[in-house]
Amino acid sequence: MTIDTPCCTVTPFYDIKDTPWGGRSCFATDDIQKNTVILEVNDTTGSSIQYEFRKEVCHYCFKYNNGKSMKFKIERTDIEGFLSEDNKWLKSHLKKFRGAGLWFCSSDCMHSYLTIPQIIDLIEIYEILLDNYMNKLKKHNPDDDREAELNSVEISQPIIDSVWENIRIEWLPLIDTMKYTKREQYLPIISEDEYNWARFVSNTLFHLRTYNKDTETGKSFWNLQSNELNKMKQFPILLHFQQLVFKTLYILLPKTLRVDFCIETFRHIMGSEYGNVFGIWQEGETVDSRESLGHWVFPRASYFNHSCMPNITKSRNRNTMYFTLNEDVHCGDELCIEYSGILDLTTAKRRQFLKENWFFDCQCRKCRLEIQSSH
Ligand SMILES: C[S@@+](CC[C@H](N)C(=O)[O-])C[C@H]1O[C@@H](n2cnc3c(N)ncnc32)[C@H](O)[C@@H]1O
Repeated sequence: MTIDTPCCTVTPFYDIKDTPWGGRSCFATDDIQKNTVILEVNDTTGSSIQYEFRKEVCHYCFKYNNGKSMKFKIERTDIEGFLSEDNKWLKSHLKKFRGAGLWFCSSDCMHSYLTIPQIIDLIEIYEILLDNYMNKLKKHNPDDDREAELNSVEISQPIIDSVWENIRIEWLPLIDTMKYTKREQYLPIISEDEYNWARFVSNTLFHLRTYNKDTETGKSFWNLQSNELNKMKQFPILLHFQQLVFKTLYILLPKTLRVDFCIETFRHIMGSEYGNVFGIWQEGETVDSRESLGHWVFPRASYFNHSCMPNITKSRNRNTMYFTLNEDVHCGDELCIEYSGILDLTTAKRRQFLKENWFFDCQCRKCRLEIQSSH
């Protein structure tokens, strides 16, 4: 994937430009006053709630009620009227509908979710994945005994590329020639994490139908930087894990979502998630005590670099994120957020954290000054 710059016009408040220190970054196009909201986004291309919080977080507004289960689940009767000819699997499994692994805080949120155009296609794949996961839950997962082995494989770009090339030339043609019933025998047993990632990728495929390459959100998404190699070098097991998620989706995705599904799209969804994702945090709590409920991708907001002295504060209200200036800025100033709630750490610890978790040597103004003054 080539990275272009500038990728698109996200807002009149800033331009996205190349920097010598940290890829592309955002620069104010004018003097702008403190407290100005320079970006407001609710156009996520993919979101996921952590498995352990799946019943405790509203899948529409992301409300979390201190560990209490959400009361509203979709029933068969709520979706019957939405089914089309394309939702063959869901039609034939409607009697056993489990609720697609979705919980809501109110009937308003549930009904707002159901009015998202063609949401039935996403509900269908969620239900298929849930059904597959539950049916295999009691089977032994061979990967449970192989974690150390899978985490010790060597990782390099040619190795990653050749694994995917093998899937392309051997596994895909094998599956493509089989009848659907036979393909099921090739479904891998997946873990809770892999199930959750399969949901995240499905969610992204669903949103990318709306945010196609002609939209600002779509353009921003396809231009996101991928951190596939860095992340896999740190966690080699991810190479295996991604193959299982890909194979599961390749076999299970219904027609409605499989049109644009291919190895390249899958790798970009996963690779750009590492390093561009925002946490969905519990609202109203301090940085130290809030729960991390899940994560989501807002491509238009993914061009802010990190600074240890950020001039933007991030916040969330329901399913919208706001980026607000916390100081006056001048035309040409770099506009930065902070990535991980680490501002209280010492320079060395902050930089180590960013290196290990975000794979970069922080070149922000504060780090540069602190390093210079320590010499
Ligand atoms: C969310 S993206 C930000 C946009 C990115 N610069 C780009 O061109 O796509 C995060 C990546 O930007 C770079 N980055 C962000 N903040 C940085 C900093 N303070 N110093 C160096 N690189 C930084 C790192 O490569 C990081 O993985």
